[in-house]
Amino acid sequence: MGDPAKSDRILVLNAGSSSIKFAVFDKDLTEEIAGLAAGIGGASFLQIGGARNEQPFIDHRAALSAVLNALRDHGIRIDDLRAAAHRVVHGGRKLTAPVRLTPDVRAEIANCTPLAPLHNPHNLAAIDTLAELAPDLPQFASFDTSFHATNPDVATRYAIPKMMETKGIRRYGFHGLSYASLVRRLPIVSEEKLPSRLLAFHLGNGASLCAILNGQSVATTMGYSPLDGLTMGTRSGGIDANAVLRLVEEHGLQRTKAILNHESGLLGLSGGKSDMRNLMVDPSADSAFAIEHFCYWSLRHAGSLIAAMEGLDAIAFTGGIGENAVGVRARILRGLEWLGVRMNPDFNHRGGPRLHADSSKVAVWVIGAEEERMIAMDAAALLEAA
Ligand SMILES: Nc1ncnc2c1ncn2[C@@H]1O[C@H](COP(=O)(O)OP(=O)(O)O)[C@@H](O)[C@H]1O
Ligand SMILES: CC(=O)OP(=O)(O)O
Ligand SMILES: [Mg+2]
Repeated sequence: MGDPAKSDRILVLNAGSSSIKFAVFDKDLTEEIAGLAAGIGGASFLQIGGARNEQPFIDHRAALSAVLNALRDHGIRIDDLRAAAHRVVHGGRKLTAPVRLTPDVRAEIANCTPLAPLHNPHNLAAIDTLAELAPDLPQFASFDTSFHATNPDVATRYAIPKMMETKGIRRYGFHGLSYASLVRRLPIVSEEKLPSRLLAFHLGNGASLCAILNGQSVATTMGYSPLDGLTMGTRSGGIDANAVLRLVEEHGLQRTKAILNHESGLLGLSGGKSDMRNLMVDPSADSAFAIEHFCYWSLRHAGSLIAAMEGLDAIAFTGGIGENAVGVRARILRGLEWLGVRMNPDFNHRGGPRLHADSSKVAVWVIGAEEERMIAMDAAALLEAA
């Protein structure tokens, strides 16, 4: 394979709460190189093309600069790129499809920052840094919220006065790029047509479920922000609004934000561990309880989404936990046996992609999340249409 024409490369940046995942795609959308800067603000490291180096990144800007340097060391310069494309977590009501970044689009993403405080500021930092370094580089954004634009009003409205809806207080849903990539990949991996009623488990540091009916999202567990729904790494998941008001009264707004976004979830329950890998090898009763809480609430929400689809044909796991945590998958699938779900334990230990036993009434799959490829495909389609 020759060197790709320099103007055909697309750099994808997926800035999360504590990591920046990146990938470079050539004109055929073949991935040339990928990696991540993770643990930003803590025990951070940079991984690129299989090599991993511990490096202290105090913030996302420092991490992004290291990513760009590492790419340059691999022969990929910003000047070589045809475009850069970003995952933006919250697009609000206005940004529901992939777009080319303009000052107006940037301003709208900034407007959505209060709705996704752990994510949108980092997405904007990556966009701004590249704009400073390469002002003429076309940049694109794909939104985690877009996939859920098909949810019916009854699923997205909170039962609060109408004027609140006009202010944007409604459910949006997230992890849409992961779910869109799942819908694309499942038929390829399973060699079967997409199941009609598919329950998707995106279990990562942030975690959500999505009810996918005939390829479209009809319900999801996250709401106004990525805080709602399942128990997560550091986020509480669903919590009574009056409990939140009480926390604000006692601790003030800023502390409450920090408690619910950064100090809750698995971290809060276990007393210090947000990472499923670490929890699974920890013998303490608190860590075991945190894992059980995660699985139990995944199951409670699964019941709600199965009701929204009026049944279940298939399940798919994705995300760092969904793709790797054998015990978590086994516990969740055991909790769905009443629906005729039967897992083959050997398949589960091998990590799939197929997990279901021949006797299962419901197909079960593990599908790697390919958010970066989805973002590259979106940008390539916009470039093509231009
Ligand atoms: N081999 C593994 N076994 C269990 N959990 C794992 C494994 N690999 C990754 N994880 C868990 O996946 C989570 C991170 O998922 P990921 O999807 O990468 O997160 P993010 O939301 O940051 O994109 C962490 O809780 C991590 O411990
Ligand atoms: C939306 C969200 O929760 O994203 P992540 O899982 O990357 O934190
Ligand atoms: Mg993620």
